[in-house]
Amino acid sequence: MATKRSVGTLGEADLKGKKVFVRADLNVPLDDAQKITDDTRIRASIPTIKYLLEKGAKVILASHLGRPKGVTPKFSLKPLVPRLSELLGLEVVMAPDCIGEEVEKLAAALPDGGVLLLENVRFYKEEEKNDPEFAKKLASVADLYVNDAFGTAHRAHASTEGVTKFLRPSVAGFLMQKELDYLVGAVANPKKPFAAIVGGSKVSSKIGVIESLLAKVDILILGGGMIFTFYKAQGLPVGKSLVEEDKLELATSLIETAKSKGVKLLLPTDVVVADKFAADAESKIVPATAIPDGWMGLDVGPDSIKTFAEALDTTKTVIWNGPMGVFEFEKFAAGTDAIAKQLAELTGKGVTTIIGGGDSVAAVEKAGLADKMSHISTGGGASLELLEGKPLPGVLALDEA
Ligand SMILES: Nc1ncnc2c1ncn2[C@@H]1O[C@H](COP(=O)(O)OP(=O)(O)O)[C@@H](O)[C@H]1O
Ligand SMILES: O=C(OP(=O)(O)O)[C@H](O)COP(=O)(O)O
Repeated sequence: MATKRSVGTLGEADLKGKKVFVRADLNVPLDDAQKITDDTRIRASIPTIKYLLEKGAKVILASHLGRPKGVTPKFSLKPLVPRLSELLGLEVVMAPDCIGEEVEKLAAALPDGGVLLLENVRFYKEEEKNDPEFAKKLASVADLYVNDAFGTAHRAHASTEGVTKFLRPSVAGFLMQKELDYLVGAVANPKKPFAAIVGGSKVSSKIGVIESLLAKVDILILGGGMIFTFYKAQGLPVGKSLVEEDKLELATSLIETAKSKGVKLLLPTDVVVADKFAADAESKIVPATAIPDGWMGLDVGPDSIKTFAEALDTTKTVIWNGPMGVFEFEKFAAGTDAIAKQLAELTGKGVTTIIGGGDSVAAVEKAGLADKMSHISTGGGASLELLEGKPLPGVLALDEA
């Protein structure tokens, strides 16, 4: 698999005075007052930038923010300057654009150890089109390329892929390396027993991941909205729960695959059902085989949590993608919280715990356990694609080690 090869790294390259184009994923959430509400991705980008600065390089930092259509002030990267400056301990210079004369001047004036933050690369439609002329313009201000934007590595865009055609070397930053080490390395060569926990709303969005993990894991725990498609496929009543009617056969075949591969497949044995999809819904715990008419399953029940915990206690590596229930509603967050708590404890006992991006990361952060896991991915879509075994264009474009 192409994504499994090792990528080039910064190593011992002579960086003194070199202009380094660093593509980071600084796509952080901002509130209406343009205040950063979660700076995880900014903090995750710091080690690579700091390393380059310590080596005397000039850093030209690029990212997208959101999905703007053309120049859109609310998607400007300007609000990130104070936090970046604070974390780096220097004044980051903000460019008014990401290409053009002004950027060239600012890049030329940058001292060794200085940082120039380019404006949102997605202000140009050429970015997402991976336009070679645009990529060439981005590249023109730098000597070499470092991709640390794991969260955007599944996009073949000008600043993640096209630009590598014009800059050599093109290597991975520390965050990119760490993500690949865990999501490719630890998953390909796990300490066993190896368990995967897959949740989230739909089977359809996780088919690829489940199929790919079934080839590697000893234990597969399923939770979230997808379980009702599995129940229905087995002829059980599911009330008003989320079901994908067109995925019933697939659910049956995934159960068969697990059996044939000797994977211990655990579906919840009890569920928390609600009379409506709301934070203040009436709720009760019922056996998975007896979901009443008119009720919907919104979380896994206490017996399931116990069974899952016993299985997880035997493991050496665990990867988790997707919440166990509608954790956004306090009443239905117990299953997800229990997994987060147990993984934090297992990490303390030497188990490798990997949180594969998206809503599971939000759940772990909500539980205040983010720093207790072995690895928390900064990419939702990217980690999912990687776990599915898909090659990531942003990684493929980099030099081979
Ligand atoms: N039983 C359920 N019924 C409906 N939605 C659910 C259920 N369990 C979890 N969800 C929802 O699934 C969503 C997350 O799904 P998904 O995007 O697939 O996960 P992730 O982002 O971790 O990959 C959450 O918003 C959560 O509320
Ligand atoms: O936030 C991101 O993706 P994610 O929400 O899947 O982690 C990345 O910055 C990629 O953004 P995109 O999905 O607009 O290309």
